[in-house]
Amino acid sequence: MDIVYIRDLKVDTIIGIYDWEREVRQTVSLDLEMAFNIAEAARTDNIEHTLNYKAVAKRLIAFIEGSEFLLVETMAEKIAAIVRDEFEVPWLRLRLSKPGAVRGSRDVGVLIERGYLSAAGALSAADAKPTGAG
Ligand SMILES: Nc1nc2c(c(=O)[nH]1)N=C([C@H](O)[C@@H](O)CO)CN2
Repeated sequence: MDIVYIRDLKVDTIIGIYDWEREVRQTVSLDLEMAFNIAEAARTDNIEHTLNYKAVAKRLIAFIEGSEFLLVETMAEKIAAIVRDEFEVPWLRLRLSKPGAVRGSRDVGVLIERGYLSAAGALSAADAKPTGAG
């Protein structure tokens, strides 16, 4: 399985359950690993044949800057849905962190994995979508 990744993408946003957190923008940090078969891009040396990490980052920055979630859980699920649906990523792992949110810790947050992989690695997004129960 190949991975295209973005590490420590910092974005300022409104997030949190406390009154003060509804008024002050805080920084969240994303570590994102996206399954994607890089063979064709490596063969052709063509950006059109790969998952453009800059395009993903720009989309997520715009989304997060405009959001006002209470929980990191909600933000993480929305980010995962954007990446899977808009960029045809069949599987991803996302760590969403709030640096400094809890005194004594470096950061807190959630780590989620979403999507499906075949035994051979990354499927196409169309192949990866389940069609029914089971
Ligand atoms: N599991 C979670 N726990 C907490 C969250 C959260 O989003 N998910 N949020 C907070 C507060 O907003 C906190 O980040 C402020 O320090 C507390 N626990």
